[in-house]
Amino acid sequence: MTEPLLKVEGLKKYFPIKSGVLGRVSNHVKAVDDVSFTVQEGETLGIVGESGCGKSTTGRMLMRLLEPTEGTVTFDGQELTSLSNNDMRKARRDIQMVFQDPYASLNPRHTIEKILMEPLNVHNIGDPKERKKKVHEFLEIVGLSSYHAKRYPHQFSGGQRQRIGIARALMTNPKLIIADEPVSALDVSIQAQVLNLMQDLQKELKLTYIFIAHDLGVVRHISDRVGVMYLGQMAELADTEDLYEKPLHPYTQALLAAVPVPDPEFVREEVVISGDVPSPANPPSGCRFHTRCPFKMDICSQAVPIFAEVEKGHSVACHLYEECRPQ
Ligand SMILES: Nc1ncnc2c1ncn2[C@@H]1O[C@H](COP(=O)(O)OP(=O)(O)OP(=O)(O)O)[C@@H](O)[C@H]1O
Repeated sequence: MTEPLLKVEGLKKYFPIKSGVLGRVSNHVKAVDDVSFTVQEGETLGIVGESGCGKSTTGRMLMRLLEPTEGTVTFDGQELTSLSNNDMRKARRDIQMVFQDPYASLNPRHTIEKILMEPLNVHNIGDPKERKKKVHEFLEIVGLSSYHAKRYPHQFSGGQRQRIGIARALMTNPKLIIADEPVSALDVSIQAQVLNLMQDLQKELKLTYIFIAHDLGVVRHISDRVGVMYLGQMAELADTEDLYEKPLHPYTQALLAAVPVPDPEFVREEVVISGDVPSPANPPSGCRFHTRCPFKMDICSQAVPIFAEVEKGHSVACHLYEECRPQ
């Protein structure tokens, strides 16, 4: 296998919790706690999990919009986590983000032309004439028109605004796009259009995607592989087909119970989980999922399961599969 475009090793983000009049650090929110994965060039990795499991924090750390507490991120052979701020700014030309709420991330006082030109100005790409030409070209690429350039964000629908968000991410010709819930705020009918656009762009522009979502239904068609996060950790990661047809982790099985099955012949054993997600400030001992797991064994509250490959390309952190692991 070729070297991955992105390699994430032991990534952690602990947010301090301050208390008392002196604001002493009394504890930490372990938002991301030892996450590792790779992404091959041209593929889409979906990252899924309930609200608060650390998906966005992971996405932001990849391009150091948030500084990791620990761990390394290597992109295109360069370790981003050891770059100076100046070199990191340059590296961001190749990694861009698309956000959930394009309205919040588009300056309401700027025209679309100005918004789309900004990344070109920041990275000093082209002269003013070339920049303008590129803005018009990318408006067309995302299914809008040149005449939209002089309009303001409020003059567009949600779906159009997300097209603008996507165009802005593409302006610097990045290699990797981190899309954080890019269709969650859109109507279902519009979601499919934006997902199709992203897939077409991926083929045409040879993009690599990390696609973050809270719902396994959304990422299925766009992802080559999917990682499921729970309370700051990766519970399972596999090729999309394997994950949906043969989920191993009880948490993935429970998430899938909520996803409609396209094949009526396919019967999925229903796994129901109870209770709420515990706080990431005080995660449960042993396996973090044991407090909600219907298959809990004694060992689950005592020992942390290793996130290990139990079948080719299929990794899981669960004591149920201890004997499947290579010794
Ligand atoms: N700046 C911060 N300070 C303290 N805690 C934070 C901060 N940012 C995030 N958290 C906490 O870290 C945990 C992970 O948050 P994160 O936003 O990464 O989760 P998520 O899976 O993306 O959820 P959502 O889908 O709701 O955005 C949550 O418990 C959140 O409250």
